[in-house]
Amino acid sequence: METISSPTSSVPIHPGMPLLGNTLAFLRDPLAILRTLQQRYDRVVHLRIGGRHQYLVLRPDDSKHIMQENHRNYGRSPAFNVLKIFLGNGLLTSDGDFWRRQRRLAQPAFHRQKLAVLAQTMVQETADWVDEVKQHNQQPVNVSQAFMDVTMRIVCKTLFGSDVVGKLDGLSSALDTLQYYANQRMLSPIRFPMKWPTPAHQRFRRASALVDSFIYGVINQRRQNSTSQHDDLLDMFLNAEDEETGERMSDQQLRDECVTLFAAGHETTAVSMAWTLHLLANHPDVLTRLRAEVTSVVGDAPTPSADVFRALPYTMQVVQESLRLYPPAWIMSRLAHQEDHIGPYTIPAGDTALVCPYLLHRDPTTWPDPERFDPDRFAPGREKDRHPYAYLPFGGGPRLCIGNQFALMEMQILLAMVVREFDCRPVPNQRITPQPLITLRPKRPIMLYLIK
Ligand code: HEM
Repeated sequence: METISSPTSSVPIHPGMPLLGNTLAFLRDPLAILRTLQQRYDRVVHLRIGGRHQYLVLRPDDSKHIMQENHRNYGRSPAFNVLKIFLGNGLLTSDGDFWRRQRRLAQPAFHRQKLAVLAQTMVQETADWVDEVKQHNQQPVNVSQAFMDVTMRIVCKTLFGSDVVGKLDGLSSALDTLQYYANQRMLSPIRFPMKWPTPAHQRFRRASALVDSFIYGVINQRRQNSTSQHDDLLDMFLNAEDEETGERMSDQQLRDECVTLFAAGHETTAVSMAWTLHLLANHPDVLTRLRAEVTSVVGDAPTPSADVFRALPYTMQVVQESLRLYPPAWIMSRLAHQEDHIGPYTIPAGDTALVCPYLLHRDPTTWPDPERFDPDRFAPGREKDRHPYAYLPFGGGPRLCIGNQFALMEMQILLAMVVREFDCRPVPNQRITPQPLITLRPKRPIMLYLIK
């Protein structure tokens, strides 16, 4: 392991190819190269990827420095600009004072009490979906796709309430097209200008027009009929007023935030759920303990009250351990506005700092036997043995995921309602490996037997 302790050391550079640097190695197998970096370097390592200088920090305290202590020095990296064609200037893509104002406006909608209202919608949507999954009895279920479907319904229903009824299929398929296209564009080395009429650009424009016409239509109706009350996120955003200025969100801003919540909240949760079931199917002892908790607390009412899902501590431990092994946001990048210092090392202005939950969550000094699935790592009191930034599935600092409580609640409900109905068994001879795209997906869809 290389450790450099002089007061102003230069950051060790990981060897790469002339001109391309480490780009090809990262394109070929990013997780393998990350693990090598963790073994070989102690604190910070300098990489050259896609023509940019990137500084990967490896320790929890340095991750905290970037995300929290010196967060004002760091902005959105250029990678986020591509997402703006889809998300506009929403919470995920915006920066600076504009982001701060939006975050102030949006935050109250994610308050615990407000989420309690949305929880019942989650339970209802999950109950309907479980009934559909029951039809697959005896057949392997593509759980990757199944969770995409249900999280899509949940996010659309919690955003737009009953206004989406009858339009869900069209809306979700258009949103899917937008997200797919933005993902492709983000990952592609060649990007044609958007105004070129390629078939992909035309599909994107059609989907975009459908989504905008739906969202602006609903906003318009609600503005005209301001006395009607809807228990959904759009209503909370429509009524949100900046405490400092009294301002509200414009229609364009409402549209951007709705699409952002959809994009940020749908695939992340679906992918995490698929990983969780995969882990459970391969750890029957954990599944048995989990089911015992769920059946005693939730009972067998077809649509339980959302309140009961709060009292499921072991279910939460399973969710947390699954997010440790497979954090959907496996790496986070930040652009340094000014030069910054990490111990003896310098991160130059204009370069990128990388914080990597995938590595932090597998650091053997914090997590003994890190590849082992062990929900008891999250048993009450255990967190005091580790640095708070050793576990970052939802990021940290002021840009902490605004939907973290929403996601944890949704995963608890989904998981409890699935294990209460089904036994999960792996399909033999499947090799499931992670593929780090924008989220950490399984390379091939996860197929499981869900047995009634
Ligand atoms: C398992 C599920 C989820 C995971 C692992 C996750 C993870 C994250 C992470 C790591 C960030 C910070 C990114 C960064 O700092 O660069 C983030 C931001 C964000 N997430 Fe989530 N998320 C999840 C679910 C959700 C849900 C359900 C919603 C909304 C309903 C949501 C909305 C957002 C938004 C709007 C941001 C940007 C916040 C800001 O910058 O102010 N996420 N998420």
